[in-house]
Amino acid sequence: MLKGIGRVLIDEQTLMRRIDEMGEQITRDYQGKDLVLVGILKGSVLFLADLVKRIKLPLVIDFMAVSSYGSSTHSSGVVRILKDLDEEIEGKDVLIVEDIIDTGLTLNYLTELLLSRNPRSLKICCCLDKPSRRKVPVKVDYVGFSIPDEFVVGYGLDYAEKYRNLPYICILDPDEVE
Ligand SMILES: O=P(O)(O)OC[C@H]1O[C@H](OP(=O)(O)OP(=O)(O)O)[C@H](O)[C@@H]1O
Ligand code: HPA
Repeated sequence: MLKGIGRVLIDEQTLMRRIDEMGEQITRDYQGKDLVLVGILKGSVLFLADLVKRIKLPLVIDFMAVSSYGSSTHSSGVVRILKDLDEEIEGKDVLIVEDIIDTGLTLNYLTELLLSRNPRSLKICCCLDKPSRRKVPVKVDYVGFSIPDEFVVGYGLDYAEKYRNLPYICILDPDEVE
């Protein structure tokens, strides 16, 4: 691993095994549906890329970019849309794909917004969930791993835009980074 970040929380093999299971479950659940996966940039890209390879169904991939963080580690509580969907989702079976749910502010806002566009169904799939940090309720349909209240990086997750490329999830040691 890269030196001076912290300790590994979820290694690559464990991630891939769980994503295999999630892909199988989503494949079963979305038979005969009109599936649109909505990846939330930038954090979801690694998870989404691995997940879609394991969903054995015709599907559409779209992206939204939002910003919910004022600083690198603390939520400002403000969600801004930086890039909207390219596709119409009315009548579609939409599955939001996220890297992490922390306070829930981002997904609480996004679900309200996407529901107002009248999809046939709207569900949420996240790689990591930190339930102890929740400020607003969010119903999560598919969770990779429930994790403790630690700031994590890797597998799409950043600290100051770095470490997204690590193939595993690592707890950031604040003493180790500038
Ligand atoms: O539940 P919340 O407290 O709202 O936190 C979760 C959100 O925070 C992160 O995104 P961020 O805004 O850091 O953007 P990024 O995906 O580009 O890293 C993460 O990717 C989620 O979208
Ligand atoms: O633990 C985290 N790491 C990186 N980005 C995040 N956004 C919310 N929680 C986290």
